[in-house]
Amino acid sequence: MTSDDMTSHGRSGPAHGTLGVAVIGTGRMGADHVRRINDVISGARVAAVVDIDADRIGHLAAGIEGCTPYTDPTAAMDDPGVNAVLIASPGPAHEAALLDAFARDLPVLCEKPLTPDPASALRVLEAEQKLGHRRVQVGFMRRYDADYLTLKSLLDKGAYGRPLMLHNKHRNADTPPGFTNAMMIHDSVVHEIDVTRWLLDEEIAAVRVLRPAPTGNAPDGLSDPQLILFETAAGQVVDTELFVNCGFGYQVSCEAVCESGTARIGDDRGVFVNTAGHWGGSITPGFVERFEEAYDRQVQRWVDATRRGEVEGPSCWDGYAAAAVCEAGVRAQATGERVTVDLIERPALYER
Ligand SMILES: NC(=O)c1ccc[n+]([C@@H]2O[C@H](COP(=O)([O-])OP(=O)(O)OC[C@H]3O[C@@H](n4cnc5c(N)ncnc54)[C@H](O)[C@@H]3O)[C@@H](O)[C@H]2O)c1
Ligand SMILES: O[C@H]1[C@H](O)[C@@H](O)[C@H](O)[C@@H](O)[C@H]1O
Repeated sequence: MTSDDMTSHGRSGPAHGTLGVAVIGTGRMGADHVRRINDVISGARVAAVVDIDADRIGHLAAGIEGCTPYTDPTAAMDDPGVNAVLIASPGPAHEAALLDAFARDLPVLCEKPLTPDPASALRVLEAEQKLGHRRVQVGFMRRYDADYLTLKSLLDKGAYGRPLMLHNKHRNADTPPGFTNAMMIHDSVVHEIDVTRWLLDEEIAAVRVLRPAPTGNAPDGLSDPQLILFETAAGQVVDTELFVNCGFGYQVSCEAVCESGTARIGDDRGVFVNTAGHWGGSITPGFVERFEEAYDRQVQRWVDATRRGEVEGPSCWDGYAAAAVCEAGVRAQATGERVTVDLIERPALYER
């Protein structure tokens, strides 16, 4: 984790007391974060749950002592028991929630994406700069996964020399209804965009997308699998096989090819077994299971940093850069061309 910033606290919320968190959006991820804050991590409690779907929050809040349900995010942020916000609503709702949190100077953990496009991400970046200090940790949870952390530390130490290439695999068993080609970039490849920038400590300068003949298991119109190629500003090349209807489970791996060695994570997790007629390990069914510990660590680190009056982890800059690469990726996907990524100059608040 890099770039820790000392910050002030907006609501007299004492940096060292228990954090009262408003969880905004209580669908798949939000409900899981509510459980996590309640049952798994320390130093925080769920003070409010917010959803435009009143049925979800009534039920959730009833099971948590001292938790108030709201359908309006700003009403929850004005609750005196709330001094931090976890945003897990859909991406298009993030900008409004972030700006409302900034208006109250509340610390935020915002699920990826920061916002769905670079223009809205820039508005968030500008608003945070006006505060004069960082307020947001973006939910790129792979940065908290034990395997990715080990790989990062090896690359930072230069254990195998300079990294030249990354080979990524990202496979989901299937896709929810309505999953589109653009979502393959915005929802799925966004994780490889973030780990590429983080592991290599370089911006992504250009994107290309190859679309092989699709699997018969993909819904009509979805080009699945796809091969996505990034070029970094330093000339490294990164490939990602994205296969979101692979049918057999959830698999994420990353191999770094360096000048004097390679390092690969993600092929095996858990116990690796040899027995009669069988060799191998198990495959997790989905991202919730594969990254469970990473989600726990991500939220615990956010709570701990916030209670210290600090902000750490992926920043609004990382969210903005990811949105810019996604935009280029969607154009590359549609045109088959090499598309360059447009980034503004990195503002001082987000200096490494
Ligand atoms: N880090 C990861 O691995 C990961 C995985 C899945 C989803 N996500 C992200 O988490 C977020 C939520 O995804 P999800 O899969 O839980 O979605 P979901 O559809 O299951 O849940 C979203 C919830 O937000 C509610 N909602 C919609 N608009 C709202 C608003 N304006 N204010 C408050 N609530 C609102 C919906 O009623 C729903 O209950 C998205 O940003 C998504 O990209 C991250
Ligand atoms: O929204 C989800 C989520 O971000 C997962 O981590 C990713 O593996 C999926 O492909 C994506 O659809």
